[in-house]
Amino acid sequence: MSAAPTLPGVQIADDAQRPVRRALLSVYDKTGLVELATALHAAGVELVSTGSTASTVAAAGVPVTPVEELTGFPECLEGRVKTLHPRVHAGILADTRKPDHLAQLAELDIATFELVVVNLYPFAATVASGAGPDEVVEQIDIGGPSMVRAAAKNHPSVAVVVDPAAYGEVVAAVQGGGFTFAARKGLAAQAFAHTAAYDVAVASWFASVYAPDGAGFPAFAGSTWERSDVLRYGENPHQQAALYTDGRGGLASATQLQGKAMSYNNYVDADAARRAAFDHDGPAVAVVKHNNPCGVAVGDDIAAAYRKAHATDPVSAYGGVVAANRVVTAEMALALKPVFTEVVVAPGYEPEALEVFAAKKNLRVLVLPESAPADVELRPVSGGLLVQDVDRIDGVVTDEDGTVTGGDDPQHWTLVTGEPADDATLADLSFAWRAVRAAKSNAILLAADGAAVGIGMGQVNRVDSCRLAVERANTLADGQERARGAVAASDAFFPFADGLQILLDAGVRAVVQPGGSIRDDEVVAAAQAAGVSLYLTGTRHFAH
Ligand SMILES: NC(=O)c1ncn([C@@H]2O[C@H](COP(=O)(O)O)[C@@H](O)[C@H]2O)c1NC=O
Repeated sequence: MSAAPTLPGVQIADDAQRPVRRALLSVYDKTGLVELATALHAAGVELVSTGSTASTVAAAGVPVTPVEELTGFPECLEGRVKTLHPRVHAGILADTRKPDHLAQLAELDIATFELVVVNLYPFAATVASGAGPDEVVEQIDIGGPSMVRAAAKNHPSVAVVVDPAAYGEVVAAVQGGGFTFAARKGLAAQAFAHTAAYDVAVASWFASVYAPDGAGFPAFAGSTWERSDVLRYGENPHQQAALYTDGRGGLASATQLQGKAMSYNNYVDADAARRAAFDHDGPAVAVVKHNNPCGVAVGDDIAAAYRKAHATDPVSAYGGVVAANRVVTAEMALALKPVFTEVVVAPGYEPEALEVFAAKKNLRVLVLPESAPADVELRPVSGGLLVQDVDRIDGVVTDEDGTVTGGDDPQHWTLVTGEPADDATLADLSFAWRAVRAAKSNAILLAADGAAVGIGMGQVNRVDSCRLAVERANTLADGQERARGAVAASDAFFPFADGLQILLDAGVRAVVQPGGSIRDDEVVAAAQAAGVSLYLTGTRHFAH
C-alpha cells in the first residue's frame, strides 16, 4: 500500500491508506464510545474530545485532550460554542497534499486530524417528543455539522465517521494502517448525506411548524431517501429500478420472511392491496392485480375474509398480490396455498401459517411494520410534484355553518329514494363504499355479504365501468347472476342515468354514490322507477 501523495494534482490511488495519528471525537450518542476510544488509544492514536465526550472517555481511563486545551478557549454559551475555532477547523481542513497548507500549519503550530468522529444533537427526536420551540431550536447542532462537512470535504486527508454502527470498521481500518482513499470517499458521501438529511429536517420544521406562511402547505418541503434495495428491473425488464425508504415505515420498510426478491410491480401492487385491506375496520383482505383490486372482502375472521375476497374473481386472482389487515392464520394460509399468489403482506403471521407458506418457496411473505399513517401523498409530474392530503375514508362533509351534510359514515348519508336499507343491506353498502375507492376511477363496485362480487374500474366513462362490474359479477360465478340482489357503490356521481340504469337492469337493490350531478333528478328518478334505495354521501373518492 502506498501513502497518500502530498503533491497537488497527484491522483490518489483508491487503495492508498492514510494512517490515523490523531482523532477528534465529539458525539451526542455515546454508544460504543468507550470501546472505540480504548481501541484507538491502544493503536497509538492521540484523542481530542469535547465536554461530555471527553469526560466519558477519561472516566474509562483512556487519555484524552479536552478541546479547550487545544483551542485555549473555554466551551461557552451552554455548549453553543465548543469546536468553532480555527485550531480545530484548520486541523481538519488542511489538505495534506499541499505543501503550503502544511507550511501554514507548522507556522501556526496546528496539528492535523486524520479521523473525525461526530454525531449530532437529536433534532428530529426532539421534534417527535413534542418539545416546545425553544428546546427544539436548542437541539439544532451547529458545531457538529461544521466539523462533519469540513472533514468530508477534506476526505483526501481525513476520514469522517457519523454512525456508531461503523466503529468496528473504524477500529479495523486504524489497526490495519489507516483508511483507504476509497473508504474515505465512501465515508464522506455518508457524512454529506447525514448533514443534508439533518438540514432538511430543520428546514422542513421551520417551514411547516415554526414559521408557516398561512398557505396551508409549507413553502419548503423536504424528504430524504436512502436506497434500501436495487431491484432486478423496473416496471419492464429494460428499465432499471431501486427501492428507497424515507425512514417512516410503511411497505418500503416491510420485512420479507421468505420468497423471491420483490419486484417493482410487486411493490406497486402490494401497496395498493395494503391500502385496500386497511380501509376496513373488521378483518379484511384485498387481492390486487395491476394496481387494482380483483377481490376485496371483510369476514368474521381473516380466513373467511380471504375466501370471500378470492371468490370475487378467482380468474384474476391468479398471480395476485394479497394483503390482510390482521395476523394471517394457519386457516387463511391453507385457503391460499392452492392459489398461485405472488405476494402476501400482513401485520403478522401465526407460526403455523408460516409453516404452510414454507412449502411455497417462491411466495413472497412480507410483514408490515407498525407505522403512523401518512398525512400527505406525493405524485411526481414532469418538473414537479403534486402534494395533497391523503384521501381518508372517515371524511365528513359540512356546509358553511359547520352542519354535517354528508360523509363516509352511513349515518351521514341521505336517502333520496326508496325504502331505508335494513341493517344487513346498510352494512353491505358501507362495505362497498369503503371498497370502491381502492379501484381506479371510474369505479363501480357491486357487493354482497361483505364481499365485492363485481368491480368495474379504470374506464374512461362510468357506463363502461357499470357494464364491466355487472359482467364480472355474472360471468365469474358459475352462471350465478351475482349482480341480482347485490348493492352497488360508485366512486363519483353518475353524470347521467345511463350507467345507473345498467345496474338497475341487472337487479341491484341498493346504491350509494356521492350525488352532485346537474342531472341528479334523472338519476334519482331512474332509481325510483326501479324501486331501488339510493343513498347520497356528498363526498367522493376518485383514485386516478
Ligand atoms: N457548538 C459547537 O462548537 C459544537 N461542537 C460540537 N458540538 C456537538 O456537541 C456534541 C458533543 O458534545 P459533548 O462532547 O459535550 O457531549 C456533538 O453532538 C457535537 O455535534 C457542538 N454543539 C453544537 O453546536
